[in-house]
Amino acid sequence: MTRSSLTTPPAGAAVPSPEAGGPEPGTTLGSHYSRCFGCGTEHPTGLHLAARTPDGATVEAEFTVGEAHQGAPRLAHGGVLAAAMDEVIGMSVYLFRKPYVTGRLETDYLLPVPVGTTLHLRAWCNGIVGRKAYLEAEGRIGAPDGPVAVRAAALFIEVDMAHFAEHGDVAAIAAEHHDYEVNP
Ligand SMILES: CCCCCCCCCCCCCC(=O)SCCNC(=O)CCNC(=O)[C@H](O)C(C)(C)COP(=O)(O)OP(=O)(O)OC[C@H]1O[C@@H](n2cnc3c(N)ncnc32)[C@H](O)[C@@H]1OP(=O)(O)O
Repeated sequence: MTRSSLTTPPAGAAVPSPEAGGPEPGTTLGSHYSRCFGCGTEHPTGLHLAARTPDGATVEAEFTVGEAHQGAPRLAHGGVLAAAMDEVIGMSVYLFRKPYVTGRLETDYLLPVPVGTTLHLRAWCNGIVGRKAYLEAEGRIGAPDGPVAVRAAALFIEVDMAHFAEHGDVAAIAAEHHDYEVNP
C-alpha cells in the first residue's frame, strides 16, 4: 500500500485486543443506518454491504458492482470503490464501540473492476493513538484470495455523540435496530 505519513501509525501504536468488549468472533454486523449509502438495506442504489467479523478484530463484506456504480462504461467508478473502502473501514473501527468518522482516506486502484464483479472486502486496524485510529482495507476480485483490485489506508477520528446530534440526525440512527450498542 502506498500511503502517506498521515495514515501510518506511529511507532508503538497499540491495536486494541478483540477481548476489549467488541463483538464476538463470527458476529454479523448490522447496518448502522437503513439509508446509509454503504450499508443501508433501504438505499435503492447503495453498496448494501452486509459485514461480519470473523475474529472480533477484522471485518469482511462483499460488494457486487452494479449498473448504478459505473464510471466508464461497464467499469466501476473509482469514487464508488473508495466509498466501499470507507464503509468497510468504518465498520472495522465500529468494533471498538466508539463513534469514529473518516478524517483521511487514501486509495490505490490496482485493477479495473467490471460491472457484475463481486469484490471481497476486508478491513483491519493497525493501531490507535488517542482519538486517532489507523486503518487499512483491501478489495479482492471474485474470491477472498483473488487478485487485489483496491487498497486503502485511512485515519479515522473518534468523535462523541454530539458530533452526530449537532451536524446530523442522531435520533434517526438511534431509532433503528443495532446488533450491539455503540456506547453501552
Ligand atoms: C447513533 C449511532 C452513531 C454512530 C454512527 C456510526 C457512523 C459510522 C459511519 C460509517 C461511514 C464511513 C465513515 C464516514 O464516511 S464518516 C463521514 C465523513 N467524515 C466526516 O464527515 C468528518 C468531517 N470532519 C470532521 O468532522 C472533523 O474534521 C473531525 C471530527 C474529523 C476532526 O475535528 P476535531 O475538531 O474533532 O479534531 P481536530 O481537528 O482537533 O483533530 C484531532 C486530531 O486528528 C488530526 N486530524 C483530523 N483530521 C485530519 C486529517 N484529515 N488528516 C490528518 N490528521 C487529521 C488532527 O491533526 C488532530 O491531531 P493531533 O493534533 O491531536 O495530533
